[in-house]
Amino acid sequence: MEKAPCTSPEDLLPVYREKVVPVADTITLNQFEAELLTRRKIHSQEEVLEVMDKLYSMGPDMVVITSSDLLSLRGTDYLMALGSQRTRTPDGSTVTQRIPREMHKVDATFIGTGDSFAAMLLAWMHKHPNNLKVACEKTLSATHHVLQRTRLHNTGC
Ligand SMILES: Nc1ncnc2c1ncn2[C@@H]1O[C@H](COP(=O)(O)OP(=O)(O)O)[C@@H](O)[C@H]1O
Ligand SMILES: Cc1ncc(COP(=O)(O)O)c(C=O)c1O
Repeated sequence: MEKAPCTSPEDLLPVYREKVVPVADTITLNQFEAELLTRRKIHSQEEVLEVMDKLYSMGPDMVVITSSDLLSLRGTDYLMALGSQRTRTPDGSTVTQRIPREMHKVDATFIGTGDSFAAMLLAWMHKHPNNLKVACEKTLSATHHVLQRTRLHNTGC
């Protein structure tokens, strides 16, 4: 999970908030990025849902928090990802599907996992256009295999 300092200049934040997010159908971001965009800190599972609601109010219909280290009920060896999709019913109300998944932390630091996650999610959403659950699960599984193999390649264990 990316932490400060940001890889993007902070003065681009208003551009993301005001120009980019409102025209996005889907956003994938980690906990830190979600906090920056919404100007809210996440300390609990309730707060992550509030932040996701705020992100929905900014425009997208699909929000995927790629990782959070606070929220796993299984302890500090786990990361949580949370896929979520909002659909409008014919009567005008909204229904939100949430897909929380926990994954075992791989003991290494990786760069580019967020980008590769987003690319794989796009590919799996194309294959499973009506099934975010399957798309998220396949993305997480493939990501985990890539990271384990990367670690094995670099450390031999
Ligand atoms: N140390 C790790 N152990 C296990 N999975 C990881 C680890 N780092 C990243 N991932 C996986 O990569 C995905 C994207 O990584 P994340 O850290 O959220 O993105 P970013 O690179 O944008 O900070 C996560 O959903 C998770 O599946
Ligand atoms: C300078 C820099 N570092 C790291 C990354 C990778 O980011 P992430 O780990 O969030 O995929 C990027 C992605 O474009 C980058 O430009």
